[in-house]
Amino acid sequence: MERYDVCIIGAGPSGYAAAMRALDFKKKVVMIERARVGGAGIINGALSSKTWWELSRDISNLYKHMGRLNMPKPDVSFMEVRAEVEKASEERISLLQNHMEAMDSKTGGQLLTYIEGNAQIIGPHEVKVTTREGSHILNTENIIIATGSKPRKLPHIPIDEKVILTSDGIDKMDHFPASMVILGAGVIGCEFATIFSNFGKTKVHLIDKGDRILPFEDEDVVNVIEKNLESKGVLIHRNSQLTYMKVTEGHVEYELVYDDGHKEVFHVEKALVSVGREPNIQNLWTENVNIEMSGYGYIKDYDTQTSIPSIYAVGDITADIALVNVGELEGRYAIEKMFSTPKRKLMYENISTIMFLNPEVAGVGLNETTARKQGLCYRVVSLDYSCIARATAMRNTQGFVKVLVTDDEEMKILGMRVVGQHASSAIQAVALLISMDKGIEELAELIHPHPSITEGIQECVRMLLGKSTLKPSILRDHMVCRTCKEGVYEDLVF
Ligand SMILES: Cc1cc2nc3c(=O)[nH]c(=O)nc-3n(C[C@H](O)[C@H](O)[C@H](O)COP(=O)(O)OP(=O)(O)OC[C@H]3O[C@@H](n4cnc5c(N)ncnc54)[C@H](O)[C@@H]3O)c2cc1C
Ligand SMILES: NC(=O)c1ccc[n+]([C@@H]2O[C@H](COP(=O)([O-])OP(=O)(O)OC[C@H]3O[C@@H](n4cnc5c(N)ncnc54)[C@H](O)[C@@H]3O)[C@@H](O)[C@H]2O)c1
Repeated sequence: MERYDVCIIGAGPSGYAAAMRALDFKKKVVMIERARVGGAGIINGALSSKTWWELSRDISNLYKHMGRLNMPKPDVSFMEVRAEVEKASEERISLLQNHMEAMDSKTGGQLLTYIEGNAQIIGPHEVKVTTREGSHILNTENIIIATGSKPRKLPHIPIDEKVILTSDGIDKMDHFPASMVILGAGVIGCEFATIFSNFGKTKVHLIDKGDRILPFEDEDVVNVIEKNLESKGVLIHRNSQLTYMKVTEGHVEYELVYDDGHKEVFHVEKALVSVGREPNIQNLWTENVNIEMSGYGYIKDYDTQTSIPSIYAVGDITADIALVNVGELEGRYAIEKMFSTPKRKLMYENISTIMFLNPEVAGVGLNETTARKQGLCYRVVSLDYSCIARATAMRNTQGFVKVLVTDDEEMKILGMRVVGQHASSAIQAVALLISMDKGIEELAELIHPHPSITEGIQECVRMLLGKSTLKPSILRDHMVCRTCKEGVYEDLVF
């Protein structure tokens, strides 16, 4: 029987990154995937939803310009947009597949085996693979579980992926619904609320069990996003709880009970349930394999290793951050741990994220909500986009840059949020400083291109050092520089 150095289960971003890193070590790799290469990194996930977002933003901007010119708005067909989304996904899948095949031939057909099939771990070094042709057992030194996650369902909501959908059902729709309720106003819920409201054909309702949308984000961030969603006609249900949601005569009926006790019934064409994700672990291993689980049903990971030393777990399947970049980082790290010694331990403090909303929200490290929850004292500076030349040039000054640092002489960066157009372009310099455990001096002295949004970050850190060009004591409505101790703010004015 052929023996592999590593068997990777799942070819999403985490599994794929792990496989390619293993080839760097000239190891014999088998990767098993039951659906398509790329996983939720492409289909029903990151790439497809970002393509929807980009296209919806183009259309929204086009409508805005046509409106300004008093010209009629062109009609947009759902099926045309969907075809473009599918094209984007297929392009990415082809790239990964062709790359994989080329790597296979480059390594003499000896190192990389890709199998389309379902995998089940039957022992610390054995995996059963079931393909269309039947089942066989693989022998392997190590195993990496990279099987990802799927939408979480709620027991009392009858999801049929036709009328009541999860994010897996969006790409199967065939028209823009006239109305849609989104249950769960987290990242996925708010991204789709943005997408559908951008196209302007769907009346969107948004509900969360928390008392606002994006309950994990700072209030100033949420205020901008809520304002823009509402300006596009989104109905945000506040101070209410969902009592039921059901399908009646092909449409969705749901009831809310408000804090003051009164109830209201709503009727919409479709519903999207986006209340988090859960791990793909069903039948993934047999009873004799005792992999430890965390309280939430995710695999408990010990620095990417499970409780069984030859079995590793990476990506969405573990109980940390569910992002493409994190999955890739963990996949690569697990391989380095297997076949060498990683240069340094995994760190999550400098993970950058973008939420694709209106406008985009880029983040790295802590926000104020988390810093306060952790009982930290910090300094916080923020600068309105109206003070950044690039934003003025873009003719869109909605947004701000906000930087959090430790409340001491060193002022190490704890985190940052940028809300506004091109927000994502500003995040990397700060992510690097966090990972290098550096203070803000370096950022204050770097020469940034002009005009750029990054200059806003520079002005923020200069504000902390008391040497900004624009002074917060003058531009009080546009600049904030203060400390937060036990939830109490105090202005640092100069
Ligand atoms: C709507 C949506 C939008 C998102 N947007 C972003 C974004 O903008 N940015 C971002 O960073 N992240 C985003 N994410 C999250 C991102 O998609 C995931 O974090 C990422 O795909 C996780 O990668 P993974 O490899 O761990 O798992 P997955 O991508 O889920 O891949 C796992 C693979 O394993 C396969 N598999 C499962 N079980 C078996 C088995 N028994 N045998 C064989 N194969 C198996 C599956 O078929 C799948 O292909 C989004 C997610 C969703 C749902
Ligand atoms: N741009 C990005 O990077 C991006 C985009 C999409 C998804 N993702 C990843 O996918 C993950 C999953 O996204 P998600 O939006 O499903 O999860 P989420 O955790 O972001 O949001 C889930 C929301 O549902 C709410 N909720 C939970 N139970 C509820 C209930 N019973 N009734 C009403 N509301 C309820 C929660 O309060 C929360 O706001 C994210 O955490 C993120 O890691 C990332």
